Amino acid sequence: MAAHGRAGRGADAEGDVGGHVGRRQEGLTGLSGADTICALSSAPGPAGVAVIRLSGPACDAVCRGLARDLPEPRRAALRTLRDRDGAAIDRGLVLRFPGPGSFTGEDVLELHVHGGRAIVEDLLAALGGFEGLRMAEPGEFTRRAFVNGRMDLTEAEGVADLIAAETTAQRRAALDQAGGALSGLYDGWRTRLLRHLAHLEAWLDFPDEELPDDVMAGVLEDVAALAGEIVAHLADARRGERLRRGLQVAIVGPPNAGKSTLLNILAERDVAIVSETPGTTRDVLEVHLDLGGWPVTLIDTAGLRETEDAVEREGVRRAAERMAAADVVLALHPADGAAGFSMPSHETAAVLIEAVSKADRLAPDAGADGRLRLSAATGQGLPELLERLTGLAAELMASGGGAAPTRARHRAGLADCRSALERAVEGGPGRPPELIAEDLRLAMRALGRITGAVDVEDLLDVIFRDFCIGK
Ligand SMILES: Nc1nc2c(ncn2[C@@H]2O[C@H](COP(=O)(O)OP(=O)(O)OP(=O)(O)O)[C@@H](O)[C@H]2O)c(=O)[nH]1
Ligand SMILES: [K+]
Ligand SMILES: [Mg+2]
Repeated sequence: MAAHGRAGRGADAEGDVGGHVGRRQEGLTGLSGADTICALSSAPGPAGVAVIRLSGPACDAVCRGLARDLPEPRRAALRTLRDRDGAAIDRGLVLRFPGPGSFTGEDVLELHVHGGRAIVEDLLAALGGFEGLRMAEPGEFTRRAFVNGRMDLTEAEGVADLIAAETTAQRRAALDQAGGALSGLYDGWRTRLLRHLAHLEAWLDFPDEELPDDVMAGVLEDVAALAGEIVAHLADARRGERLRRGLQVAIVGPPNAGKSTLLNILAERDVAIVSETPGTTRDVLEVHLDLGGWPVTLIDTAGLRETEDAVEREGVRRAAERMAAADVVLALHPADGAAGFSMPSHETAAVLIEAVSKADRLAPDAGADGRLRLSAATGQGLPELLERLTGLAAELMASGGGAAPTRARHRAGLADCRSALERAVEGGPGRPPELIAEDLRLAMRALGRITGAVDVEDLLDVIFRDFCIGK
């Protein structure tokens, strides 16, 4: 079937919306084919083990050349790997995964060797001597898996997220997405639309027959229901995206409020410069925390004040920018600071936590106006703060059940689909069926762009660029 946009109408051309596995997306990239790619797929050593991975038609020739043998598929075989002159490079495990039942859909070869730098370097040098072999681009293994129909785009993105996952909640969501949670949902919706479209097309092929009103009404009823499901799914979108990038918590306040000190304490390391000079922090600093499995990014910012210093002013501008984009704003009011610092008003949907910092300087009988009392000096209030943040993280990132979209491009595709469905329904059953069919086709196309079933060549570079080399 064609992977590209198609001009002709007819449900059949959309074909095969169900399983994408095993479907080759012909002519999509020109990447698949002649070249065999190789890369160090484990992190650079020294390490106990390094894995070098190859994909492409030259795998068997390389295996014979290096190991002087072609071991049984999918069985680890211990072999001495030799360079062209027969000198041993290392002993290691050789694993063959013949295509198409491999990760990429092509012949794949894995070499598990000792993770020493010289071993990896000499092995890659030896690989360079084989015909048709070259180093892989970032994400090229996964891109080939997509092009060869082994996974769809959302699953490929799930693989990237899995590698990037820093916390348990991120890992779980990524594993679900890599396992097809989103593609199952979107393919299901596409199939549902395809069925309606096929129905309409069948009538359109016989222009002499009238399409009974109740048939069209039934179609439109389900299309409206689907639009509702997409609205509900979109309502969850921010959670998925938030979970991917971590809850953004901006620490703000006047100079010397103790923002950087608090960041260092929560990070348990010396990330930011602390001093008694007001205006110390100018750049935005970030640390990643794992709070009960939830990813939280703490952001230290420049103290908010009017200033003549151009560099500090830029720092204040950046602080305001991050504050506006944050999920949570932690505003520090220092106990020893000028009374009456008030948060600059800004447009943000962020949750605001107001706290008195340097609470150890507070007179024993002083009130805190219901604000959280924090002291980096005594540790007062820190457990409560962490508990608040963990609770907010769970509240703002836990999915309301089922998989949530994790990228802006998912959201955009879903919004396009939804508009097309709403257009289809709007005119009622009396509208010409050709026009309704066209709206359904556009809706399917919008879903297809998310999963990569149609018309996505322009997206691929952007999506796979974010992968590391060797994946
Ligand atoms: N007593 C007391 N002093 C603190 C506390 N936290 C920070 N300080 C002191 O307050 C001063 C300013 O701390 P910083 O962490 O640099 O404050 P900041 O808000 O990052 O300041 P700028 O980056 O200049 O805006 C330093 O001398 C800290 O040692 C605290 O909880 N109690
Ligand atoms: K300071
Ligand atoms: Mg600071």
